[in-house]
Amino acid sequence: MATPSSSSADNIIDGKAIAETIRGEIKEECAALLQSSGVTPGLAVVLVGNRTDSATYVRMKIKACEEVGIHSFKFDFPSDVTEADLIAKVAELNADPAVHGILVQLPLPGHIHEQKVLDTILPDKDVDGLHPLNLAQLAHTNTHGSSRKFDLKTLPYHAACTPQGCIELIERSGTVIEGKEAVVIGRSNIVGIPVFLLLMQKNATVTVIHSRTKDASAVCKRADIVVAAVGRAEMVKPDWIKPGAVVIDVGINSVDDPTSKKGYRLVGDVDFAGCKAVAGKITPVPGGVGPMTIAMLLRNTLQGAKRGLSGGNGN
Ligand SMILES: Nc1nc(=O)c2c([nH]1)NC[C@@H]1CN(c3ccc(C(=O)N[C@@H](CCC(=O)O)C(=O)O)cc3)C=[N+]21
Repeated sequence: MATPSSSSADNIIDGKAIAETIRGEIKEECAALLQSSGVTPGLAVVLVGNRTDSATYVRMKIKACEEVGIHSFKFDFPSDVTEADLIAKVAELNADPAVHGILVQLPLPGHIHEQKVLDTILPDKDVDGLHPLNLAQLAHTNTHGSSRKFDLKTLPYHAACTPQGCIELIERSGTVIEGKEAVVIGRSNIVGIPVFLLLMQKNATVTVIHSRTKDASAVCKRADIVVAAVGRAEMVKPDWIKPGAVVIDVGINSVDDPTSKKGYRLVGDVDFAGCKAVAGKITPVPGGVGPMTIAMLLRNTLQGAKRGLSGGNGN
């Protein structure tokens, strides 16, 4: 089957290719860092239980680290691990100078309070950007009315990976965000809210659609830029999209498909085939936002290592 991302002559944003370009940039920066300071960035990955999807994602992250020259340290725990044991591991990694980034793969088993574990990660090592202080920093940054530019590559804190990936996809596929009307569908702490904040920092006019929004389709249709992050398979239909709009699909939903070998296939939050005919540009699933999430994780880890050296913002 031809993957959507393999075609370039149309309006599909190729997240795989853009992520590859960014990984190349990071690889060069890692080599330069090693040369100039002898430091290799280190990422610790904590995996709990035996979910196959989590194991796959963790494997992809570790492989991506290897390819760019980031050390990775993997820690496996059984699904009945106690919250106290996990928190003790995080504390140990917080104190380890070879570890610049800590990632606790989500979701965690039900008996563990996820946010409590995430809150234990030192914000400077929280390369996922999921600590409340990092989200707060993103909200609190104010470069407006100053000559400073809001630059993702040199933020003095960690912004969440998937949201950063969305912004890079929009910009690197040739869309200027400033002044645009943007709509974010979904208000999660992990994606919707940080995407809203990032688009606002980039000077878009942003509206957030959620479960209580009246006439979501009409609101969405105003948007020059749509970011869908609700976790509902193919919810966004062609009549939600303004002709020419840029559509970024964050959803990863598994739907039954007896014609597929695995018995299921992955679809986004956007009706891809339908919306592709209306949109100016659109990301596929897979091959869109997913690969960018990993590229941004690498970038945050590198940036964390640089920041640790300078005691400042990594530059
Ligand atoms: N602490 C934490 N941080 C995360 O960043 C995190 C997490 N937990 N839990 C799960 C989600 C999911 N996630 C993805 C990463 C890459 C792809 C990706 O590269 N996907 C490929 C396809 C992969 C496939 O074939 O299944 C694509 O979309 O083209 C997808 C999803 C990171 N997550």
